[in-house]
Amino acid sequence: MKVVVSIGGSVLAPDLESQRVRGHAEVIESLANEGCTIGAVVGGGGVAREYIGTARNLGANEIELDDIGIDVTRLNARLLIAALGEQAAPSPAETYEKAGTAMHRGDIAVMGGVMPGQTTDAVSAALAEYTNADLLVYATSVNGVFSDDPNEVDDATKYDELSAGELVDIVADLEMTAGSSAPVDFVAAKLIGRSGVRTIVLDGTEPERIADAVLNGEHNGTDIIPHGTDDEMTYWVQE
Ligand SMILES: Nc1ncnc2c1ncn2[C@@H]1O[C@H](COP(=O)(O)OP(=O)(O)O)[C@@H](O)[C@H]1O
Ligand SMILES: O=c1ccn([C@@H]2O[C@H](COP(=O)(O)OP(=O)(O)O)[C@@H](O)[C@H]2O)c(=O)[nH]1
Repeated sequence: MKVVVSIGGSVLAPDLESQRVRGHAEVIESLANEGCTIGAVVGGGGVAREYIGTARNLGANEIELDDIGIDVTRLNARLLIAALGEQAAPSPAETYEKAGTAMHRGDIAVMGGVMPGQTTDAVSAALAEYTNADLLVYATSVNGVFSDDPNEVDDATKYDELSAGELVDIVADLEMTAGSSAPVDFVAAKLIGRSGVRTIVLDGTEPERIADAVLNGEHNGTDIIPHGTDDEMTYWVQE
């Protein structure tokens, strides 16, 4: 099975704690040892946001800030590569082609960001589409996609299942400035709808949950049904 795992910076590197990175590397290795071909995409986390905040105060524009964010995602990718050792391609892939080639020869490919105007959520969805992945897993800091930001709105409700179109509607109004937060960004939601890749958004703060979802199909997050219709949504609401 070919799997792209998107590890949010908030999950992998809210700080620079090595044990947390090691835990994620161990889970990715365990998936590879079970026969999965893996592409891992790593976000920027708190460190990226600190750099972006400082550079914004210094007058950098949003594209310049995105480029700073990309640099930090690639640094975080290097941390994951360090923890993975020889099973990983030795440097973060800067193109989908390089990541796909690494996966094709059996290495674990690790990517950070690739271009301004998006986040690593979109990189993950594009890598999944490029490699015809069977599964795309977003490991983020909340337990799926909610009706509103659960860290801001107390009665936000979690969706067990969403169509890709419904996901697009939910994330369309979220901010797209450098360093902003979204469970899955807008570009990613559109790409998921286009590619039809099976997608799960889950809480990855305990990395074993990623393995459970991939190997056993067990998770408490949100399933994104790529070609789902509004009828499916109605069905979910009525249940
Ligand atoms: N509708 C929503 N559902 C879930 N999370 C949301 C929603 N809207 C905003 N968020 C916020 O998005 C955050 C995840 O984004 P981010 O911090 O960028 O994560 P990651 O590092 O995993 O990419 C959550 O912690 C939550 O506060
Ligand atoms: O392809 C990319 C990936 C990342 N970023 C920038 O880098 C920041 C950090 O990346 P991401 O949001 O994926 O990190 P996370 O939310 O997972 O911490 C983003 O907010 C963007 O500003 C970008 O411009 N293009």
